[in-house]
Amino acid sequence: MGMKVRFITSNRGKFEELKEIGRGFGVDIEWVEMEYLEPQGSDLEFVARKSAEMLSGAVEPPFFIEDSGLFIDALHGFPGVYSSFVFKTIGNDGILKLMEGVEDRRARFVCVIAFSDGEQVRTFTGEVEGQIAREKRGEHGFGYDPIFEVDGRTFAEMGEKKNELSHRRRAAEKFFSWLAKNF
Ligand SMILES: O=c1[nH]c(=O)c2ncn([C@@H]3O[C@H](COP(=O)(O)OP(=O)(O)OP(=O)(O)O)[C@@H](O)[C@H]3O)c2[nH]1
Ligand SMILES: [Mg+2]
Repeated sequence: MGMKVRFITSNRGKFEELKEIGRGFGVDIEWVEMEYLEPQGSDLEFVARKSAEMLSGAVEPPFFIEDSGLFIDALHGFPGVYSSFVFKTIGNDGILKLMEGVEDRRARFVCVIAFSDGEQVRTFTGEVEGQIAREKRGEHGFGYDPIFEVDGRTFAEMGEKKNELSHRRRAAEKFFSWLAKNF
């Protein structure tokens, strides 16, 4: 097996997807299941970078974290950096309620990976454009997957195929390619 790298997250869904994507790059992901304090920030890159910097003291590098969010155009980018809290509070039903009768369904998922080698933090960003569905559809995945659709199919309907085009795939491709060259 190639490169082994620790991933700090409380979210099993993220770990399983990155584990699967990493296989294709010869990168073996080890899950460090842990909640960590996220600084409030205006954009995901800032939050991911700061979280990794704060963790560099507490966790043996090299490791990475990932911050991701759903940005809905008609809601001025909400839930964005607050996606985790919003999911835990109003969830998919709450988002669909906010979007009732709204014609503009455009949204994008963004994933920022922040990698710490102990010296510095590097970030890798991936995003995917989609639409907010008008109802929850599909059983796979996690989080907002049942209401985020690309070309008419929700992430939750796609199953494995999600890993071919998701924001997480796109960020991971950049990260794992960089790792292969620099580690
Ligand atoms: O339907 C989804 N498909 C995805 O691909 C996806 N990626 C993230 N999310 C959700 O957006 C928030 C991110 O918040 P987040 O990055 O802080 O993650 P988290 O707090 O769950 O775990 P951690 O990594 O911070 O420990 C959380 O509610 C996640 O469930 C997704 N939902
Ligand atoms: Mg979080």
